[in-house]
Amino acid sequence: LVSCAKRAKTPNSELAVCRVLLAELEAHQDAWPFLSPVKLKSVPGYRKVIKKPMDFFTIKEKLINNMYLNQENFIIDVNLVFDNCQKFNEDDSEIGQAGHRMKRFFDKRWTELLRKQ
Ligand SMILES: Cn1cc(C(=O)NCCN2CCCC2)ccc1=O
Repeated sequence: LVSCAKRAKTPNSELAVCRVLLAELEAHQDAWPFLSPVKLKSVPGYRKVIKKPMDFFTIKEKLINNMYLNQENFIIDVNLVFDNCQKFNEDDSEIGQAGHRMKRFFDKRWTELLRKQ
């Protein structure tokens, strides 16, 4: 039998990995600062300092509404969550520490999941 050519990766299989990864991020014990948009009215300075707010709930909505064409756009938004956190919070603050731990977890998991493909 002729070996079948490797099938092109369809975008939705790429996005399946994103859904798995997002579910793991949301379930992480340090996810609490990132589960929903920062309340701009109750966090002084946030609106001025952080030009592009992002959070896990917004990312989930974008996944559901097919607003990510590929993994790259998804990874850019996840990294935006962590970059915003590092910009606004001291490293030794509760939220700053949670952000560092979540970023380390994310970097490890998407390397594992993407290297497998
Ligand atoms: C990512 N980030 C989050 C906040 C924040 O206050 N999040 C709300 C946390 N809530 C407290 C009880 C439930 C969740 C502030 C600055 C910041 O950079």
